[in-house]
Amino acid sequence: MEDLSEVEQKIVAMSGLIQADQTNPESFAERSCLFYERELYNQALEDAKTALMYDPQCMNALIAAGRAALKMGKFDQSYAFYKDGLEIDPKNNIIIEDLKLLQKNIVSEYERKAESIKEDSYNAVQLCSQDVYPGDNELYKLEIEILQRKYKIDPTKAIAPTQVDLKVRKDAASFAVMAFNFRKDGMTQEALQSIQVAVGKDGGNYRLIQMRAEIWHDLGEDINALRDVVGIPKPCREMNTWKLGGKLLKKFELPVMAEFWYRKATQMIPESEKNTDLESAIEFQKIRVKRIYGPLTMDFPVTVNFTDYGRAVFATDNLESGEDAFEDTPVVVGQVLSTSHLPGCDHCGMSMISPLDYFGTTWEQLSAGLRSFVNDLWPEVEPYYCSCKREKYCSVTCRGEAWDSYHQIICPNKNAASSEMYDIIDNKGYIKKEKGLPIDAWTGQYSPMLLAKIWGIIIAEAKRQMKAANLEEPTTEIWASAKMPFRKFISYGVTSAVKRMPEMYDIMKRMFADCGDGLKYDITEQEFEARYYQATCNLQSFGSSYTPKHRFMEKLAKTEDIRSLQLLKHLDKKVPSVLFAGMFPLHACLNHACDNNVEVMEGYVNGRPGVHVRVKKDIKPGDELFTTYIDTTMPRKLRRAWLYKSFNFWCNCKLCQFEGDDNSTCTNCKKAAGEGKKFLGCSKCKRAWYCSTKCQKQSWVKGHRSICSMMHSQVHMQVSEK
Ligand SMILES: C[S@@+](CC[C@H](N)C(=O)[O-])C[C@H]1O[C@@H](n2cnc3c(N)ncnc32)[C@H](O)[C@@H]1O
Repeated sequence: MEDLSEVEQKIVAMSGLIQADQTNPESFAERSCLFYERELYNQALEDAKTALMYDPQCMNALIAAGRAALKMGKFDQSYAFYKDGLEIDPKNNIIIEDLKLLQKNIVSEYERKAESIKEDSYNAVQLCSQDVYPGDNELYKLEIEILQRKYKIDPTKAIAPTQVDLKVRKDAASFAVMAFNFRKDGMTQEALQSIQVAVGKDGGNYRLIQMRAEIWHDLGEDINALRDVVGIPKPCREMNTWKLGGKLLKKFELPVMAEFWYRKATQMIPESEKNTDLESAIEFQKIRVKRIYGPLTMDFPVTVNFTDYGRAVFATDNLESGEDAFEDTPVVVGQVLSTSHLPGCDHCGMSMISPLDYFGTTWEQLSAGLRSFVNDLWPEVEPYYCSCKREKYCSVTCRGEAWDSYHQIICPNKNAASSEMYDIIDNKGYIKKEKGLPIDAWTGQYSPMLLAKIWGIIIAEAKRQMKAANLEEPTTEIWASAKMPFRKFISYGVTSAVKRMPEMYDIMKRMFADCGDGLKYDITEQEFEARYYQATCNLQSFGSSYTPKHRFMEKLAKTEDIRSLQLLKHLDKKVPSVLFAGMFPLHACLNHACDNNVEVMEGYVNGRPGVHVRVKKDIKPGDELFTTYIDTTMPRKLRRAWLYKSFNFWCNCKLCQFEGDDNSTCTNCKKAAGEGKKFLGCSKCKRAWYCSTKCQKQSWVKGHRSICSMMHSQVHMQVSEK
């Protein structure tokens, strides 16, 4: 012991205590502080997390975890711990001071990055693929039939080329020039007459047909225009032919053909204009978004459209503050690591908290009579386990659904590598080593289970279709169809997840290398990155709004047992939140604004936990719905830094435009106050500073008035990259 410093001696002593009692949260919290003092932040965080596993409300552990995570640059995690602490004790001065330090750290990182990063590094349209969707071939044939029957246009028959002598061709061309000039001067009828003469002379000249189609279109004679463009044989169609065809087919509500035509138009854009001529690519996405999201929005007063920021949700009706704009169910869920010690259904996310989870340390203090009274009224929460014992469900139905949808692929009974992933989840993201430091194998706040489930769902579905079709292996079409549910989610990230989490990548790769029935699935680095960022960009945390405690209270209200009075004083504790993260297809189309007009609430959808998107401020038809991805109570600089760090965009919403960063710059004209000087701030919100009354008035009229007294939103957790 002599060679050890005082702190090290204390660590050894505390480790002895922990050895004797491995479930005491305070000992872990104390050792975490000692590790912190010794600058061993990884171990400090590990101990604090272990303490929280035994007592999620242990204040010392929450602070220790927040501090260690901050030192390790894990700002989101650090913030999440401090926030949990503030929920327990909103006036805790240590946390308040630590949060200021956290803000400073984030802002300084942001300032460093902001210098080198262009504001427009993200291009929505280039992120969205134009792949053919499974089943589109059949739909395409159907649309051809509609064209033939309803509009008497046969796209399978092209206009034959004609052989005319040079003189006639020249003659036709001079009429075409006349048509061109008439059209330019807005004399469309005259243009039509001239081009008709031209086509009459040289009927197989596709340039003339193209021109006539455009003139028909100018005149609103769209069926004639379409007949002309589809009559031009495919190899002779120019970029403008494809564009016009796409536009007309969209109008006639033949989306699969319209996509086909816009895809061709996009492919013909010269390389040098690919980044600037985005019209066809945008039109393509608008059509695709309409056909994919149409069915999802059918029952709600909203629609999805494609904008500069990708998909976005718009109101189709007046929406009043307080009402639900829409609700959504997840396509995949995974329990958030920080609450993984609490029981929730691994399939649907239902809370299964027991009396012990709710009452915590008070449980032992209740008399045996009271405990049995509670037990009698508490709803049945005994989980249904898979035989692997690593997944638990709220019902036999959920167990069956989970098996069919993904667990058959990743059940540790059949998949050895899968056990390693479950161990990492149990250890809150770490691989424990017998000797040496634990490895931080998973750097997301959400569970790696989410990624595993995505692949599990895809592979189980591909297998199902393969067997139904009596095939030895899935076809490309089958794979595409199995991947369909996940194509709705954007994926964008700039740092390498594989490099940050090589161990996790290796485990996932091994998990799916052999999926049974001779099926192999190679998770390439590229696919790992894509799926990781798909989850990161789109996840939403949610939980049961109606828990066993709520059901217990309902029963309690009906009983006349005298013991209910004795219990009362123990019933005002907050219900522990069993948090899940989920990918919700319609909700994932909501863009962010710090002056958001909707908020995401926990709620039941079809009897299972889901999300309700609630209107915060009145919304008019045609307005975009914006949620918030972050706490909007944070100052501007911090919000923007946070959004860039986690979601790769610089926010430019009204709040960001009409709030300033500090008193050294005029929020309106951006003039600097100069050495040692400060500008006066808005007396109401204290978030904007002006060099003059004139600037203050200007800013008020331009937009400050709409955000000055705004109610801020607090999201309880943003699942993002650390
Ligand atoms: C959950 S998605 C929202 C829907 C998305 N527009 C799409 O097409 O799928 C989150 C992503 O949308 C983009 N986004 C959301 N709000 C934005 C904003 N205010 N400015 C720029 N991009 C934004 C970012 O790329 C972000 O990672």
